[in-house]
Amino acid sequence: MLEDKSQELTPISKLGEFGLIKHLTENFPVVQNSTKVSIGDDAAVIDSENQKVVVSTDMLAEGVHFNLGYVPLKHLGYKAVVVNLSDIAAMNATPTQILVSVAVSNRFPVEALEEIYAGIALACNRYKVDLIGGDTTSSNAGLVISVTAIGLENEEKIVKRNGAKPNDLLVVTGDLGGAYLGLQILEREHSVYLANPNMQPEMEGYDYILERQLKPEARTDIKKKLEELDILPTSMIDVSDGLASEVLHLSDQSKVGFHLYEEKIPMDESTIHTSEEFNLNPAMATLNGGEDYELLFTISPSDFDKIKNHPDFTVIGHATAEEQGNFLVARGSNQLIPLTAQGWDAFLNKE
Ligand SMILES: Nc1ncnc2c1ncn2[C@@H]1O[C@H](COP(=O)(O)OP(=O)(O)O)[C@@H](O)[C@H]1O
Ligand SMILES: Cc1ncc(C[n+]2csc(CCOP(=O)(O)OP(=O)(O)O)c2C)c(N)n1
Ligand SMILES: [Mg+2]
Repeated sequence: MLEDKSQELTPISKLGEFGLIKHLTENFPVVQNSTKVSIGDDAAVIDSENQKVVVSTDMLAEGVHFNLGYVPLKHLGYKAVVVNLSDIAAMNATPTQILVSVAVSNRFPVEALEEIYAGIALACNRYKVDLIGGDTTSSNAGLVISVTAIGLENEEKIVKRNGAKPNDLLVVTGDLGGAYLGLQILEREHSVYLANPNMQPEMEGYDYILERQLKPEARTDIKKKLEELDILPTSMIDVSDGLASEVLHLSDQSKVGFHLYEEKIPMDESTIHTSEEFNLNPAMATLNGGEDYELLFTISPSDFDKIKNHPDFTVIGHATAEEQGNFLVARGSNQLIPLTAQGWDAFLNKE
């Protein structure tokens, strides 16, 4: 990587902007029929036929969203794509194309960008999406990667944040809190390394949570699973900022309240163990940690039997009338704790 002095590194100036773009994007195949014009023209062209076009964009900034002290560039490229595909999955749509924009300082050699694009290519291949364009510019400060994701879906299948009704069940996929604890491990080992570069990082036993932080996946598989069960969620959102924040978004848009049961929140064993190691309440990691990229949705109570024993889904609460407000039902005591947490916020986190 960057520190590897044995390898000759190529300055970006050697290729120039156009040479760089060509070099980075030449090995991206077009696999979607809807992609009519891809990289190389003034704009890309998509043929959506009878489907609606679903579009979302998210930006990752060095120092705010990632720290290059411990995040490998290939993982960064992969994650930048995945977090955007997650937003398309949260609309119950299928992602088909992405655009990628990077602002990069000329302290980066071409090889660093190759690493980022290797991660992007991996994600494109894994999720069968086409890279159809983007923008490349220089930056005097940190690295910024912005991805726009496009998906196509039949209008009646698209699920928004605003359809939850009182008594609907609140359901989440997978398990939560892992990505936050993975980040705590990376931060801890990075500060140990900065204090003494000869110390070996202690990463053993943390594989699952490190993967949740460094190589998250988008739940594009859920759409098909729900279709097989003949369930169309009434509202849906992905868990990027933390469960509390996302529940409040559904509440806000759907004009309902929620009761969220702490004891029902799914967590992996390693998330619980690592929380204990850091003297943290694991439920707090799920509520405010973020970056789990699971899907949170509501379903009609009449659909309960269809999902009650499904390994991918956990019912964690239910919607109430809006006037009742949003509460966490505490483990054991059944005490109602107002759900006020706002989850992870890029502007609040910098104190
Ligand atoms: N700078 C901006 N200009 C216009 N719209 C924005 C901007 N930032 C966010 N949005 C819009 O606000 C909404 C919420 O954004 P955000 O909280 O980032 O959602 P998500 O967590 O799904 O990425 C989205 O519809 C998004 O497109
Ligand atoms: C250095 C560093 N700081 C903080 C985090 C944690 N973090 C980064 S992004 C994020 C949540 C999602 O980010 P946001 O920009 O809010 O995305 P959106 O909700 O728009 O999808 C979190 C919790 C991290 N992974 N690395
Ligand atoms: Mg966003």
